[in-house]
Amino acid sequence: MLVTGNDILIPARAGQYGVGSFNTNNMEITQAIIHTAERLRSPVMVQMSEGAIKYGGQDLANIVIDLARRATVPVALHLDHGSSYESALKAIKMGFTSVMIDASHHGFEDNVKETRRVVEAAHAMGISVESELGRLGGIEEHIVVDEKDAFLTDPEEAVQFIEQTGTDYLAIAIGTSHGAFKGKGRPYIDHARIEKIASLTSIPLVAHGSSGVPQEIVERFRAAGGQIGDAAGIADEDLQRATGFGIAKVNVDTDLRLASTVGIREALTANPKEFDPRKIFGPAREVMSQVIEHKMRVLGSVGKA
Ligand SMILES: O=C(COP(=O)(O)O)N(O)CCCCO
Ligand code: NA
Ligand SMILES: [Zn+2]
Repeated sequence: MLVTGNDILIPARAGQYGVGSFNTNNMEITQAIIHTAERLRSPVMVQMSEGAIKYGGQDLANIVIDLARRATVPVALHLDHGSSYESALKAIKMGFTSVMIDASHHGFEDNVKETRRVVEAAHAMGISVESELGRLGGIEEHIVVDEKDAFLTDPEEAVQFIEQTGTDYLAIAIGTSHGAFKGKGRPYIDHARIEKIASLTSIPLVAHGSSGVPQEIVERFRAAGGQIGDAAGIADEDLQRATGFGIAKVNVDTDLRLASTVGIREALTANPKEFDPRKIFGPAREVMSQVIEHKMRVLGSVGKA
């Protein structure tokens, strides 16, 4: 069934498990996400970035909304990294049931102002809101934040920000970063900071940049002709530890990008004569389902629907 982000995340924080929020850009990715959630009896969030909305528009949103409505587990459609009040409202008009307003590149006051505006409008329409305080390292889609400027979330500021904005859930910067290159070897996750923020707050917390970049997938990617440097993602045990301390929404995009590309490259290299799109995109769905299943088991959301 199609629900809001709060319907999924409030129980997740209370139950100390994480729920994957997976980015989609087409039908096969959406099917892999929602069918795997149903098979494992797991709640799930499907998210679209502004780039995905540009790419698939209402057509793609309608695919998500229809699958979500017919799903036998709770599914929310979430706007990922909404960059403005207008963008958030447009997503709500498109049928999104959860929106992020990412004003984290502003100073505290402007972030509060922008976030509060979206919260008031979204709440008037029964939609729940994610906001962000602190900046991830890595590339935030439209913003390049290099390491020295990336700053982690201050626990006291987080308390103030939540009080002043009414945000429903909060993305915090705790050492993760977007993309396939999260650090040399095991990326540093500031668990003390997560635990401090969790002890001072009661709303669901969000971890961006939470792809694990499984080495097995990276090796298959290279073996099937893909080129990638030494890729690294967040360790399963770091994610598991974080879900015990307030992290309830866990954003995953890169793992699906790698998995779908592995499926497609393997299909094409295995049979150069193939040109039936179902034989090319079908395998992508398979590999993505495996990766999604692993993530749901790591987060502890299996059987929670
Ligand atoms: O936090 C994430 C995903 O992080 P990851 O790149 O670890 O999958 N997102 O918000 C997805 C969009 C960012 C570009 O991928
Ligand atoms: Na988001
Ligand atoms: Zn993100």
